[in-house]
Amino acid sequence: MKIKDIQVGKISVPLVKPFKTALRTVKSIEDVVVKITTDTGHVGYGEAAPTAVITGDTTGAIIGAINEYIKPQLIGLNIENFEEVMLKLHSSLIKNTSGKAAVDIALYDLFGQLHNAPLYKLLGGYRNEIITDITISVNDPDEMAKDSIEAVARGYKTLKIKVGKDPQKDIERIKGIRNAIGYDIKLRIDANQGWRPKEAISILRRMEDKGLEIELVEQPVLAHDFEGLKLVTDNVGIPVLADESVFSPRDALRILEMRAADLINIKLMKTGGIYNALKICSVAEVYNVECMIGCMLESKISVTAAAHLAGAKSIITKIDLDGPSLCSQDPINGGAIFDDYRITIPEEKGLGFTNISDAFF
Ligand SMILES: C[C@H](N)C(=O)N[C@@H](CCC(=O)O)C(=O)O
Ligand SMILES: [Mg+2]
Repeated sequence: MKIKDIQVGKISVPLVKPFKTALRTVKSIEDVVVKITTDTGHVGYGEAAPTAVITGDTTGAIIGAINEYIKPQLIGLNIENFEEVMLKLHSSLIKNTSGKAAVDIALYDLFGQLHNAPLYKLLGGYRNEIITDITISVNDPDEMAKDSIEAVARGYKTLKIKVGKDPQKDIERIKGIRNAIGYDIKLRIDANQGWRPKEAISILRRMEDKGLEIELVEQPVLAHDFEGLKLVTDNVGIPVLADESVFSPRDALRILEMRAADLINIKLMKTGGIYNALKICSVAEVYNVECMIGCMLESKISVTAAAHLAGAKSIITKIDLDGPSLCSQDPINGGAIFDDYRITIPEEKGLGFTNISDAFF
């Protein structure tokens, strides 16, 4: 099964409502999609989210990386020597993890097809159903409480609340949500780097004192500030999850050696795809540290790949794969089934896509 062509296209999917974090506001998913064809007539699909404020990857940079650096390295290689294909992909240029992720995902799709099995089974086959949270955007407390009530009515048992925009209001936000939905629902909060370390400690301690029952706090401080992250981890009871601080397996190793966080958020757009995400899982297994699988604003192609990884690995215990649920439509045939909070991983070969429209390419 030799790689014959790599095509790049775009997908645009409006969100149900604007997605707002401490870093950005977005109204629609505008991602890059990849189609890899082989000499045997097989087709693999991948997707990259241009999340410039987190990964530094823009649409143009993703397309340029794939067409100018990745594609020339991969054409003609045989999927049967998957290690060689992965080594060539991941050494084709530095950084550009989203572009690498799109190609890596399409290659894993082909890998599954080559071996006649759904990818999650080839990677571990731990489970074929996972339960995701849903994100509540950072807005005025009243609006966030209303959005939380709606999410709970849809059956979500865990909400991921965006905070970190104006620190003093954050406690009010969480209080308002707790008052609105009670204590049967888990709340995880994500500051997206919005607090300074001491500020984070003070806010989180106040949340603890008020009994707001926070399951975990995601990336309270700046991505590069590993010392600051450790300061927070050492000084609050709420478990701290490293997100923007961990892109590579090396980042994960360093964070865990330092004991700078209690948990790691794996996202394919940060790791450059499944190949390196598996290495982070191994690092986390060594340290017995549980992981979250997360996503950027991604549609069903790349989130299906993330779901396969989560289905394979028991060290991934927390699921934040709500990208498709935030969309107002689903233009992708096949792949995982996103039934609100319940995600079913398909039993078809590879990632399980069927007839993705050529109009995207
Ligand atoms: C969409 C997901 N629930 C999420 O919150 N992901 C990111 C931010 C993604 C983005 O800005 O595109 C996160 O910080 O966890
Ligand atoms: Mg996050």
